[in-house]
Amino acid sequence: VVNGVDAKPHSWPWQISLQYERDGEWRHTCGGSLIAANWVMTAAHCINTKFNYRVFVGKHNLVEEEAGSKAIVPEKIVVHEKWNPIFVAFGNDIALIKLSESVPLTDHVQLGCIPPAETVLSNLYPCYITGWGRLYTGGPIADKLQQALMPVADYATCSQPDWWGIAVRTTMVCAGGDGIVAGCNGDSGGPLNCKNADGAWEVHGIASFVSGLGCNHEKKPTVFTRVSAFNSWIDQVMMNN
Ligand SMILES: CC(C)C[C@H](NC(=O)C(F)(F)F)C(=O)N[C@@H](C)C(=O)Nc1ccc(C(F)(F)F)cc1
Repeated sequence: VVNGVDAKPHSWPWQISLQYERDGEWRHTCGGSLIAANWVMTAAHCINTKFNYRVFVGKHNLVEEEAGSKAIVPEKIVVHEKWNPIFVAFGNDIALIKLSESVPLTDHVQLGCIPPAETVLSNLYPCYITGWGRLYTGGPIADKLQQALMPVADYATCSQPDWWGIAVRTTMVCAGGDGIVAGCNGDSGGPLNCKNADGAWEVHGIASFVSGLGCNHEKKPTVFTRVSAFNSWIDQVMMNN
C-alpha cells in the first residue's frame, strides 16, 4: 500500500498472508481474506501451480513471530475457470483456497463477510485497502500490515478514457486514483474493506491490478475484483469441494 499507515494490530482479522516457498524460505506473495474457517479468498493471479503455498493467519508484522498467528497448508486451490492469465483485464481474478484444517477463530483470526450479491457501491463510498504490498512503486514490501482510505471510483468514472477505459469491467470495483494512495504489488488478492449501512465490515474487493506506469498513478485507481459479482461461484465452489 502506497501512502498508507500501520494498521492497528489484528484490526482486520480476516486478512491473511499467502506465502510461497523459495530456496527453503517462505516469502509473502499476496494477501487474501479468510471467509470460512477452512476457506480463503484471494486473486487468481496469485496462484502459480509450480509453487508450494502456505496461508498465514493472525499476522501483523511479517518479520516477527507472533503469538496467535498460524500457518496452514492448502488442501486444494480452485481458480476461476474463466480466469485468463494472459490478460488481467478480462477479469474473473478470483480464487478460493481450501485449507487442510479449519483455523480456530480468535481475537486475532476472524471471518470476513461477503456482501450481498450484486451490491454496487456508489462513487466516493469510503473503503479501506489493507495489505503488506510495496510501500511505493518498486519499493520494499511492508513489515507491518498497512491500511489506507480509498474511496470507490464508480464504473462511470473508472471507465472514462483517461481513467481505465475499456480495461475495467462491471465485475470489478475501482478505488483511489488520486495519485497518492494506492494498492501496490504484494497487495494482490487482499481485501477492499467497506462498512455497510449496519456498521458491519464487508470484503467488497479482491486487489487485482494497478497501472504498469506506477502503483499510485493519477486517474489509474487500484482495480479490484467485485466480490458481489461472484457470490454464486463462491457458494458453488465451497459446496462442491
Ligand atoms: C501481476 C498483475 C497481473 C497484477 C498486479 N497487481 C498488483 O500489483 C495489485 F497489488 F495491485 F493487485 C499488477 O497490477 N501489476 C502491474 C505491474 C500490472 O501488470 N498492471 C497491469 C497489467 C495489465 C493491465 C491491462 F490488462 F489492463 F492491460 C493493466 C495493469
